[in-house]
Amino acid sequence: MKRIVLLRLGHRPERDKRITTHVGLTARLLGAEGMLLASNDPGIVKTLEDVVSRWGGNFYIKNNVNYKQEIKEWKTAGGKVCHLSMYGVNLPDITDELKSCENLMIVVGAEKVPPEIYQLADWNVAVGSQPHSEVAAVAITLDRIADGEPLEREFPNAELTIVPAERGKQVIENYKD
Ligand SMILES: C[S@@+](CC[C@H](N)C(=O)[O-])C[C@H]1O[C@@H](n2cnc3c(N)ncnc32)[C@H](O)[C@@H]1O
Repeated sequence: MKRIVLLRLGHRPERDKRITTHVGLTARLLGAEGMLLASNDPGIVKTLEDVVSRWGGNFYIKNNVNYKQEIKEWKTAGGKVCHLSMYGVNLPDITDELKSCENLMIVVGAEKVPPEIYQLADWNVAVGSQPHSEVAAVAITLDRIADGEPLEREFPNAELTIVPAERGKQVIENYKD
């Protein structure tokens, strides 16, 4: 896998701030290069950019995108699109195919997604055929399709780095220009 980008649909600024933030944080942790937000919520961008500036890496957030345009451009450039939906084919049956894909856009909804997403996507993929959470769906998918161990990734240029410890908190404060 070369590139993974996450497209968040249906975010309602008055209701979904926390969960969309968690979708972004989870995508960042597990190897996505950035999140495209198909709603206008500059507050989400600021929250996630603050995390990136303190905790490192190059994760980006693009606010208020036109999802059809983003999908079109991604596919024109040769990328594939995986829409996460409990109605899709079950993830274990498609993991190898997703893993062999070079550039993957993962789409997650909040409220009901526009029906055309099912047609625009190359795959509609269920993380188990039961309703649950977009955060869990993103986490399990990215973990299953990862090359190597996604929990051992390093985040360059961090101001703060945690040293894993059996007890207590060990945090290194790194000098940044
Ligand atoms: C909380 S669900 C809301 C679903 C909404 N009620 C609907 O009917 O589309 C929000 C998002 O979580 C993801 N999701 C929830 N359960 C899932 C599952 N079992 N498999 C894959 N994605 C899931 C989907 O991307 C969905 O759009």
